[in-house]
Amino acid sequence: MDEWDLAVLGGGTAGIVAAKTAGRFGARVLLIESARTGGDCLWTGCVPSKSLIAAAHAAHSVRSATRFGVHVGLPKVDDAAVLAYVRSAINQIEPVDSPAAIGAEGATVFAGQAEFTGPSTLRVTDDAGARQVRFRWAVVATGSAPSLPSVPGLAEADPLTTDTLWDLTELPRRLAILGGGPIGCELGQALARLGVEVTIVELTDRLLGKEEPEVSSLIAERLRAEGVTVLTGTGVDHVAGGTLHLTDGGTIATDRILVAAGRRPRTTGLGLAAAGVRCGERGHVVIDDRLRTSNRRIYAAGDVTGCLPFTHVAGVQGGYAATNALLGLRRSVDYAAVPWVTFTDPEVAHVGATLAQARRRHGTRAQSQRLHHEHVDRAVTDDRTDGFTHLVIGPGGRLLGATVVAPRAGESIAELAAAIRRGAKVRDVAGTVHPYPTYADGPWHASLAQLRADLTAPLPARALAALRTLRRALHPIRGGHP
Ligand SMILES: Cc1cc2nc3c(=O)[nH]c(=O)nc-3n(C[C@H](O)[C@H](O)[C@H](O)COP(=O)(O)OP(=O)(O)OC[C@H]3O[C@@H](n4cnc5c(N)ncnc54)[C@H](O)[C@@H]3O)c2cc1C
Ligand SMILES: NC(=O)c1ccc[n+]([C@@H]2O[C@H](COP(=O)([O-])OP(=O)(O)OC[C@H]3O[C@@H](n4cnc5c(N)ncnc54)[C@H](O)[C@@H]3O)[C@@H](O)[C@H]2O)c1
Repeated sequence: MDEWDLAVLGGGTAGIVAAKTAGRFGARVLLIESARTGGDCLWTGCVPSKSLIAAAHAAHSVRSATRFGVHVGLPKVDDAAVLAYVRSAINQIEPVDSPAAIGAEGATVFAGQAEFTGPSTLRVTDDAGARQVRFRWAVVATGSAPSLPSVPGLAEADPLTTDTLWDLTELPRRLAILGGGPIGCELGQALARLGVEVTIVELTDRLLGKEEPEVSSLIAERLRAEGVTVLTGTGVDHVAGGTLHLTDGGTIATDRILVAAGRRPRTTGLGLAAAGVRCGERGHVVIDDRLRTSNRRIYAAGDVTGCLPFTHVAGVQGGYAATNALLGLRRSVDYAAVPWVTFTDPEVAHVGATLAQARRRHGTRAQSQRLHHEHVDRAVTDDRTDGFTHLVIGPGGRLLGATVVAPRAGESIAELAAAIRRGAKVRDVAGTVHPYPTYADGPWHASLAQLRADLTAPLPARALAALRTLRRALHPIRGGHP
């Protein structure tokens, strides 16, 4: 039986970072991947979706150039070329996640399906058969898969998911998207810009339900302005003959359906019970703050843990799981300072607490400062004043959370994440000189607005008045008339 210091199940972001980290420590590391190393982010998630968004942005820029006085014809979208561009972006990044790149860091890659057979043993099955593996520690990093709602007729309608969308060679004329979360909004807007007639059906009463409420209305408005039909507060009762029959009685005739209604952790067939690894009620692997499962030799990282399902979180968790296991450290992820970005246009970037969450914890001592981007000069010069910055501020002026909605908001949010991570106050952001003219002026000016608001509170206002009087008395205007 093969013996390894660390066995990593799954070669997505979490698994690759875990394996490379452990390999660099000189450990004997085995990574087992059943499909292709790179996982969702590379093949079916971030990389293809952001490349499609880039192509859609080009089409949209051409279509909206007239407002700058630049007149061009209507864009002609070549579906096959757009999808080829998406694949070329994947191909460009793929070598970094390849078995060769993982091997170069000192880890061994097996192609096959991994399954625990006991608390410290695994079976790896491939076309050639099965082999047994014994490990000192393991990391479960098997990710998540799209979940299909149990709607009568949906499965028979051959719906697309983000696993299959990228295999298309041409885009459908009409597309109904189930779900108005990040996937539904990002892809809905991108595909509409590329000429697809898109309808988004969202079960709850707003899009992007995890964001501040004003984000949902702004994005819905923006999508509608670009021709997307946005239906909220309704679900699909059944699907028949290419038509979605909605729970509110409406119908949508469509050529294809894209299901973007959430994801479920990939845990079936992993033998978790045999390994003594407990799963929670949402089907995710339960971990403690050190990323250990109920079997203390087995760690978990990435989407399978049910924590924030983002690539950057998967990577950090993978690295921490490997170091905690091999070096006996107690590193834990600071989830309160994890930013995320929904790559709609404008982008929606968020970090930390929403106002509602902060109010639950601090009552009325939590407040917010909102700055509309009509006061951000870069937004004016770009004709993009539709965004805003929203800061959530706790007792003592501590920054607890932020939402930035703007082009490139994903770049602006990193500064605020760093501020929250080190427990900074709004005055620290205000006291940092920001370059002009950039979208970073949004968070900066919102912080300055908060400082100005603080100065009008009774105590500082009285202190300011007293200081003003004292300074005038100490420095009288000398001399007579000029
Ligand atoms: C359309 C879309 C867009 C996204 N955009 C973004 C974005 O812009 N930014 C962002 O941060 N996140 C984004 N995400 C989320 C991001 O893709 C995931 O959070 C991330 O890929 C999770 O990585 P992971 O390593 O946990 O899992 P995965 O990448 O899913 O990797 C798990 C791997 O395990 C393998 N596996 C499963 N079972 C076994 C087994 N039994 N044996 C061996 N191998 C197995 C799988 O084949 C897979 O390769 C997006 C997701 C989607 C779907
Ligand atoms: N930019 C990014 O970082 C990015 C982009 C895309 C996806 N992701 C990640 O991938 C994960 C999956 O994304 P997602 O958008 O599928 O999931 P999600 O869970 O965030 O959103 C799914 C939406 O579908 C709705 N829904 C559920 N069942 C429905 C039904 N039967 N009919 C209509 N609506 C229904 C839900 O109310 C919810 O609003 C997310 O958790 C996200 O973090 C991240």
